[in-house]
Amino acid sequence: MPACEVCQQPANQTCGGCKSVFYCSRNHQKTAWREHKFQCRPFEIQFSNTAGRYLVATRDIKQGEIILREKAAVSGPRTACTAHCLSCNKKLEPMNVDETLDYYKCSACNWPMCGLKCEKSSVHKEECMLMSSNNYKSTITYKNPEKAEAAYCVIAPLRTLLLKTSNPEQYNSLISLESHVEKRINTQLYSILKNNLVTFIVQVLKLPFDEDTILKVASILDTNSFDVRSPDGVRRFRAIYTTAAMMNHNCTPNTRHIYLGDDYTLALIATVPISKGETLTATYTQVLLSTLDRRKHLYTTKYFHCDCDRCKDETEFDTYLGSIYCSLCARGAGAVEKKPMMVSTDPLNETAPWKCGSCGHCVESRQMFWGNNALKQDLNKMNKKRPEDYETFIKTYSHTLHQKNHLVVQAKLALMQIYGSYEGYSLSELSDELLERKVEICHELLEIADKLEPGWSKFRGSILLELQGAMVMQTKRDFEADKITKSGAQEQLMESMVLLQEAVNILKIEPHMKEALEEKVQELSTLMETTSIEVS
Ligand SMILES: C[S@@+](CC[C@H](N)C(=O)[O-])C[C@H]1O[C@@H](n2cnc3c(N)ncnc32)[C@H](O)[C@@H]1O
Repeated sequence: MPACEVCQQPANQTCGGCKSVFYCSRNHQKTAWREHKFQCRPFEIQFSNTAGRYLVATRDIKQGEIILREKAAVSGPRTACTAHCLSCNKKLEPMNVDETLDYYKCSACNWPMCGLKCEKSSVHKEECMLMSSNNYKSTITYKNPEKAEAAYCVIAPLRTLLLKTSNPEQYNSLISLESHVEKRINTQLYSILKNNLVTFIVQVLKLPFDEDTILKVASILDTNSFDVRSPDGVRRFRAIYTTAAMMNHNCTPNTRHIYLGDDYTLALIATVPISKGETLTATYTQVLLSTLDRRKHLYTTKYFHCDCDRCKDETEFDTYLGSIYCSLCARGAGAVEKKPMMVSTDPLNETAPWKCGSCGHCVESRQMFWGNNALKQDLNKMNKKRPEDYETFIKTYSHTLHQKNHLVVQAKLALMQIYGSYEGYSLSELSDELLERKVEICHELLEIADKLEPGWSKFRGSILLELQGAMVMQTKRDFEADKITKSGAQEQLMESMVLLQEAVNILKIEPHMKEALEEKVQELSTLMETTSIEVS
């Protein structure tokens, strides 16, 4: 029998929060809670030789449950970002200074900032004093709003190094994180960092750190930082959350995270029910990339070869996201959806040839890379406000790219966002055909989300929201045109309500979404009650 945490006597009660500690009585559980509440989490850290430390559930975790809330241990601007405030992380706008456009600058160290309040903030105080006492002044000036400034790469490492004195415990937990410095050191970026970051810390600021430690800290930031953004996209920075950073990657993750409050506390949410003993996973890359692209991205940024179930499956869970039609079989007649696909002969080997499942025709993997890259460039160049360009892309390549190919999915994602939201394409302005197209696209994307980001992922929640909005508009039009009866309309609205309720469950925790979602539910409930079918 396990021992009680308090008195070491035999214990038969467990803590319900983590299921990891035991007590002999309710009284002893209460006594221990004052301390235990800081460690009570439904997971523990385990270790494997191949993947390092990772988080494992110590009890069953419910879908939607918040698994962890954590404040950032360190934060700072992203390497080579556009001008952002060093205090509140806001993207900066220039102002008129002596008849030229420039940013507001900190009066002591000359870094671009929002204004006096940010200049005097505690997060900037120590670095500012250090720079100004060493006569260092930032030389960043406004050139154009999208100019990336390499100088920003020094701030987050500097803040991490300063923790060694101001918060040794925090510094120690940061410095023990995975870095992959031995691999990063030979890259072009790190040869630049060797020159400017190390020179800045050692020679300019005269801090007592050696080159190895400085580059290790930079590597730790590159391996473990979260890309934090405010919901409106105006604030963006990187931050390390030391516990969340222990989460390993999976291309079909079972968690998602959001940032809460002014201090961007990270909240980790279970997107699917997670059983005791299962690994908690996040995605370090984009779920809608194909296996070739995801694995390449993961290796070049995080230095590991992903071998998750999705990566191992040449069909990517039957989505065939990375596949194309076989060019030989495509020549024959037949329904487009039935055409044979090319799949990788060994998905965990990026150089393995791709083969047609029907005729055995093979192509080199580098041809797949080239083809993908050329079409990706086409997609990236497209005007986000011109849906017809995306429709043309889908049609032009419909003999090569099937309906769920990742490039087609990217185009459809753009279309889902344009139809119903963009100027000239609001739901009420859409023609019946475009409204139908939006519903069709939402259904197709939902099918992919169900397989690749199932459960309460933000992706699924957003599609459900878009879909129900379009369906309500369709019902309204059909009813007004006498195409459906009142009870038919009510039935359809009920269907929309089910979708909306699920979207609400998934998205209500997202900052700034709760009220808008409640309004939508209220609107639809009223509509169902009256069935006068009036939608704004
Ligand atoms: C943010 S850290 C995660 C915690 C890390 N395992 C540790 O021990 O500190 C990212 C690193 O973990 C490892 N890692 C994460 N997911 C992995 C996976 N699915 N397979 C192998 N290694 C993985 C890689 O070394 C990666 O660079």
